[in-house]
Amino acid sequence: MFSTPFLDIPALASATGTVQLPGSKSISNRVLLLAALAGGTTTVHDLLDSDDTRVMIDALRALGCGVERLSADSLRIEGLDGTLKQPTADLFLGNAGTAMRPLTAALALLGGDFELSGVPRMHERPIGDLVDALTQLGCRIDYLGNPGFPPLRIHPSDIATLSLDAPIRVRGDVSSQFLTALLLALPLAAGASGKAVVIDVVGELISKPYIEITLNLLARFGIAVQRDGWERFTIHAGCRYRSPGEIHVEADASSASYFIALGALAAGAPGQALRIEGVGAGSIQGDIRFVEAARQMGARVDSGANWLQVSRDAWPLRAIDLDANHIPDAAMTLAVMALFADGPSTLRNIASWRVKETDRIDAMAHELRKLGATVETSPDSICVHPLAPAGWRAAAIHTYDDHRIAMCFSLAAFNPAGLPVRILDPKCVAKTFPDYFETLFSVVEAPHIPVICIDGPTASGKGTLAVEVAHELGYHYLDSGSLYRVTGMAMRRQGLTPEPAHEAQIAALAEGLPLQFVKGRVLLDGEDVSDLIRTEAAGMDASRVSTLPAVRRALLALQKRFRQLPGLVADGRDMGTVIFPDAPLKVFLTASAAQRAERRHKQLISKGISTTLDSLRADLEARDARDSSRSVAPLLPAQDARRLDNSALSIEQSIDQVLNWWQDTQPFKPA
Ligand SMILES: Nc1ncnc2c1ncn2[C@@H]1O[C@H](COP(=O)(O)OP(=O)(O)O)[C@@H](O)[C@H]1O
Ligand SMILES: Nc1ccn([C@@H]2O[C@H](COP(=O)(O)OP(=O)(O)O)[C@@H](O)[C@H]2O)c(=O)n1
Repeated sequence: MFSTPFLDIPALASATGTVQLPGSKSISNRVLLLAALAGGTTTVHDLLDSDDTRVMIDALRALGCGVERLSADSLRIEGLDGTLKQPTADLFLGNAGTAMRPLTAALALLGGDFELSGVPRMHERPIGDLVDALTQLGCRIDYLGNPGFPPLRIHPSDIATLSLDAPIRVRGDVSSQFLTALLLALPLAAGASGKAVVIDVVGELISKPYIEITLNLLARFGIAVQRDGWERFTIHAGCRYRSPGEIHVEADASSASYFIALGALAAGAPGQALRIEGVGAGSIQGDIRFVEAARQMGARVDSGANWLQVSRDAWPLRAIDLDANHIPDAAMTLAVMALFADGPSTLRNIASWRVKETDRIDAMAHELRKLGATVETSPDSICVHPLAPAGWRAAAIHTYDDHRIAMCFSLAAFNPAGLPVRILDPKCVAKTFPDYFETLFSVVEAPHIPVICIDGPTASGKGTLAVEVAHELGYHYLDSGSLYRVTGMAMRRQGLTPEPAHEAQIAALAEGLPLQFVKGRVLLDGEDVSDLIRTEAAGMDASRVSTLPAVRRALLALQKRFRQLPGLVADGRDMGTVIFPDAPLKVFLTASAAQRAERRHKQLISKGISTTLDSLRADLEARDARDSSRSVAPLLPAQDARRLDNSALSIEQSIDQVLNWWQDTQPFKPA
């Protein structure tokens, strides 16, 4: 996951390969609650691991439910079977509507004393219609803040005294989650009372496909619900949740929408499609119908029961005018696709966008306008005009702590103007798809992946600076010196010396180095050699092997392979002159020899390596001389390099300077 303040996505061109999507949020949280309400043990496979599922799991644990993690995406749940082990708890539910609403209903019926709260935005998301429905039954719920909104206090009630004779009325036109919450929880009442429970929906029910997911999963847990149109739902008398034992969660169809759009936008080679695994034509999720909308706009989509394959067909995309009530979440993706269409596209009947993680109609309009688009909105619709190539602007997209805004705006990186897109607070995707950007980067290609080169003499602070700059930007890091150091070590282990006579053998070793970089450690054939290669002797060997032209050639391709999305910071001697001559920012870092010797001295002493200042200074000057005078790739500033003498600068000042220079090369205005 990218936890950086922003993530710059360079202009993207094509997409191919396969993505495996994480589990559906809607299914995961429903299954978790049903497994907790049921008797017996349920093993849940392919569960989504995200913020919203984590708050649900934490809440269930707080209620005394046994939850055992079997792997990153599977859990074993020991159901409560109608009896709370912890009848009092304060539950923090983040911004997860799929936890807040159903838990409110379930806890109101289970009897106990609970406080339910969330992040500030959760306290602005309505819940009054659900509380009203539960109050009709005889449940006791207080608002602790604004009436109609969380936080809530739930008081104990006796399920035997609930008034179940008249139908329970609930509004369906604000959020379908109110009805889902009642459907998931009221089997408790129907079971305990031996009476059928009838729910009547008041107003036009929105987001019906989410109700279908609820009914489908209830059936998997042994609860049959009779549905009369979309107005009346009857839960049978005496019903009981029964664990299915094992249950698999489908991949998230809403998350699939970004990759379906990607396939439609990316100019892949003929016959090359993007494959999406884990969700397909057999999905029970309503958002799978995004496929129809994408086809309407010109995507070519083939499908099997649990896979999709997508490629670009019509180009530009065809404008669309769609009642998107059935796919409210995935429809946000259409609003970004609309930028690439042949006319204005309108999405209608999406008033629910206004009460989601943020007011999504206003937020989408505001951010689309930043890209240069003309956008019109109404209380329940949005109309997006396409952008001509010259109309695109580079924008820093504000994401409103809304995962879907972050994900759908990443698609703007396919703009024909070749502009990057800046996504602010990219970690908001953790709500449903923590590895979204990594997954995106694994299937797209960018014509120009940015590189920041930091070259300079030994101990000038290149590594320190490069690691921090990479960290701030979420970029990869190449410590090119370590490649020479490892080559030197491999050479010694083969009984060779850094002489021209052994050049071909050392180059052959360098070519096939079984090298891995894992979490900042350097592994040679699986052995962690990070510390071994840091000694001054290893540095001296590195300096010597690096003068051999065949060794330098052998390491060329390996170094270039580090240039991966979203970008790279490379530190060394010839990053800017030889390896990445087209890098948009090259820094030549220097400090006085005395300063550098002192820094290295301190560094080695702190690692417990004993040495003297004089010998270090002599070593360092010898290395400087060899690096600068060798015939191949000598240590020289690139012509377009910016020089930074950090003798009098702190590490932080150097980092700020380089980040400011980087910002100057970018088309974004500071956020
Ligand atoms: N601007 C700076 N001011 C003071 N010390 C620094 C500065 N930059 C780096 N250092 C310190 O100097 C030492 C050598 O830095 P390093 O990044 O290993 O250099 P290089 O990669 O150029 O050989 C480290 O201990 C580091 O903390
Ligand atoms: N791009 C590079 C990086 C390192 N090197 C050589 O490899 C040696 C070790 O690199 P390093 O970056 O780990 O060295 P320090 O700067 O940390 O001393 C240097 O002394 C250089 O001679 C090189 O020739 N070209």
